[in-house]
Amino acid sequence: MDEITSTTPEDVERWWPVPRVDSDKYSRGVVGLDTGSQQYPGAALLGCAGALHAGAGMVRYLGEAPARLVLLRFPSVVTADGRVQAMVLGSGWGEGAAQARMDAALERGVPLVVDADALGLLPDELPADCLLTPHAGELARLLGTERRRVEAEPAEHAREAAEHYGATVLLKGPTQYVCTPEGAVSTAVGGPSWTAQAGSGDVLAGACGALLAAGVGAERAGLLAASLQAMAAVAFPGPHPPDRLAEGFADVLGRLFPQS
Ligand SMILES: NC(=O)C1=CN([C@@H]2O[C@H](COP(=O)(O)OP(=O)(O)OC[C@H]3O[C@@H](n4cnc5c(N)ncnc54)[C@H](O)[C@@H]3O)[C@@H](O)[C@H]2O)[C@@H](O)CC1
Ligand SMILES: Nc1ncnc2c1ncn2[C@@H]1O[C@H](COP(=O)(O)OP(=O)(O)O)[C@@H](O)[C@H]1O
Repeated sequence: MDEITSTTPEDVERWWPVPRVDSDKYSRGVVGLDTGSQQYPGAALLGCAGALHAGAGMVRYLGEAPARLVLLRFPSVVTADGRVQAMVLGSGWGEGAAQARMDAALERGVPLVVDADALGLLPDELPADCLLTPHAGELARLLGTERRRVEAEPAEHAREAAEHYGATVLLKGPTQYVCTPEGAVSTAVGGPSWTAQAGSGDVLAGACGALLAAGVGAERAGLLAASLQAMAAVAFPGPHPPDRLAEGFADVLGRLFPQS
């Protein structure tokens, strides 16, 4: 295995897509979320929390959870269909995982964050700049191996999947690895294990989508989103539920960019 590059908070400060004086909601990036279902409506809310608090210009919620639930919690979310610069798929699809949902997203031709249940529906060819966000169990399923093998050699397995699918892979867990299809491997900024809680991954997928929609490449989008979540967990220690921790993203970014 070649060298593994560690991301630092200074990298986050250098790479983050800070809005410019002439930015508007469209130039900052519109992210579409086809996440959640009747079975897992919470995943829809968690993804919206991640995308909004990572600074998406606009979030369109296009999934199968009741729109009313999303709007009651996040009134700025738009539930009408329309143009997007990136899509987040798969979190909380559960038994509602359907090829039609994957195909509809692929037709948009924009970069995708492929999470959770959508990972089982990957096509032979993905659009450019896609980011797959498996945990160790999902990566094991993708590669036809066992979770313990992925956990024993996480970077190697993430790299194998990135090469096989021609997409960047963000492997979630205690250390978060980002591997490009060309074989570069980096780790995100680390954080406390309080983040290991159901729903953290759904928030993370939303944050990744906001960054892809802002025009950040898949590798940096994965590193930035995972690092931001860890930095928020460092800044606000303790067992904050993942949607509440997402509210801390704004504080972390506000401290990094006090003049913006
Ligand atoms: N609030 C929500 O709506 C949430 C929805 N989520 C969605 O839930 C679905 C399933 O996600 P998973 O990551 O769990 O799916 P996985 O299929 O990857 O994980 C399930 C695995 O965990 C094992 N398992 C289940 N309960 C266990 C227990 N109590 N102790 C030990 N092992 C146990 C099962 O045997 C199975 O192997 C996805 O659609 C995901 O996006 C999760 O992201 C959590 C939050
Ligand atoms: N030991 C750990 N320390 C810190 N963060 C962790 C640890 N284990 C998992 N995480 C975080 O928890 C999340 C796990 O994602 P995932 O299993 O997909 O959760 P879910 O599907 O329940 O939302 C990731 O975002 C990762 O950052």
